[in-house]
Amino acid sequence: MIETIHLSKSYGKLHALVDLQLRIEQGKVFGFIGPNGAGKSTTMMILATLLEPTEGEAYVSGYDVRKEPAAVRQSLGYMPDFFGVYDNLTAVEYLDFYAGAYKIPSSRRKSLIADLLELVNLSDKAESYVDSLSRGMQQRLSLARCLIHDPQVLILDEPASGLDPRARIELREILKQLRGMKKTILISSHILPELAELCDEIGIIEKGRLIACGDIDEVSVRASGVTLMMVRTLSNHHRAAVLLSENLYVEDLEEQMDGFRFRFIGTDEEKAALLRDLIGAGVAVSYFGESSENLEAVFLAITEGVAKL
Ligand SMILES: Nc1ncnc2c1ncn2[C@@H]1O[C@H](COP(=O)(O)OP(=O)(O)OP(=O)(O)O)[C@@H](O)[C@H]1O
Repeated sequence: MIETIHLSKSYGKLHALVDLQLRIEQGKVFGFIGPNGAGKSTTMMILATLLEPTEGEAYVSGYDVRKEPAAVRQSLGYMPDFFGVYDNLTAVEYLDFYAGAYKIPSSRRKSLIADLLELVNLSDKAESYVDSLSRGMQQRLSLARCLIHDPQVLILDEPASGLDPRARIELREILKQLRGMKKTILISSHILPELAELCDEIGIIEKGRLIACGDIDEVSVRASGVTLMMVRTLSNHHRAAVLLSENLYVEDLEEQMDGFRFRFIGTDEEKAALLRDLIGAGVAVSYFGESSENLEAVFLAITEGVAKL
C-alpha cells in the first residue's frame, strides 16, 4: 500500500510537488502520467526515501518514509529512470551483488537469481556481461534487481523510456506477471496508452499537481478534453498543414511523412468540423482519428520472430 498526505516538495522557489494526496491499495497497479518535469520522479524518490519532502507525509506498506526509512526500503523495489549498471559483471554477478546488499544468504541466492532471470526472460543471458546487453535487456535486469528482496511494493520510474515498441511490449508482459503476484506497483510514463492496459488506476500530474485521478475508464485523456490525434493525407498535404495550424483546437502540431500528429482540445463536434474542413479543402484524408498503439502492433507483426532483443 502507498499513501501520501498533503505531500509537497520545493526546490528553492520551485514547487515541484504540491499537496499530493494519493492512495494506492495493496495489489493495485497505479499509472502516474505527466509530461517532463511534472513531479513524477520527485514523488517516487520521496517514496523511495531518497528525498526529503518539504511538507506532508508518505507511507509505504504502512511505514513512514521519514521515520522508518529502513523498513520502507525493505518493503519496496525502486527502479530509477536512470540506473547505473556495473561494467565487468555478468547478469548473475550483478544480481548476486545486490542479493548480498540485501543480506540474502548465499545458499538461497543461486535459485533465487535463476528464478528472477527466468521471470524477466534473461535466463539465456545469465553469463553475459551487463554492458553487452541491449537497453531493453538492461531494463529488465534492473527490474530483476528491484525484485531481489521480494518487495511487496514496486516503484518504477519510466521503465519503458528508451525502449523500442517490441521491448515495451515484453516489459508490459512482465509487469502483468508481477501484477498477478499481487504486488502494489506505481509506474510512471509520459504516455497514457502505454499504461492503459496495465493499470487499475491512473493519476495525471502536471506542474506538481494531481489534476485527475481514478479508474482508468473515468480518467482518460478525453476526460480532460484533450485527445492525441493522427491525420494521414494522400494529397494537398500543404493545405492540410495550413488548416490544422489555423485550427483553434489543434495544439503541438507535428508534421510527419504522410500526415500529422497533434493534441486536439475541442469537442467531438469541433473534431467533426475539422474533418469537414479538410475534406472541403480538397485534402484526401486516409486516416483521421486518435493516435493509438497501432504502431506498436504493426511493429510487432513486422518484427515477429525476427527481432531478438
Ligand atoms: N534536484 C533538483 N533541484 C532543483 N530542481 C529540481 C531538482 N529535481 C527536480 N527538479 C525540478 O522539479 C520539477 C519536477 O521534476 P521531476 O523530475 O520530479 O519531474 P518528472 O515528472 O519526473 O519529469 P521527467 O518525466 O522529465 O522525469 C522539474 O521542474 C525539475 O526541473
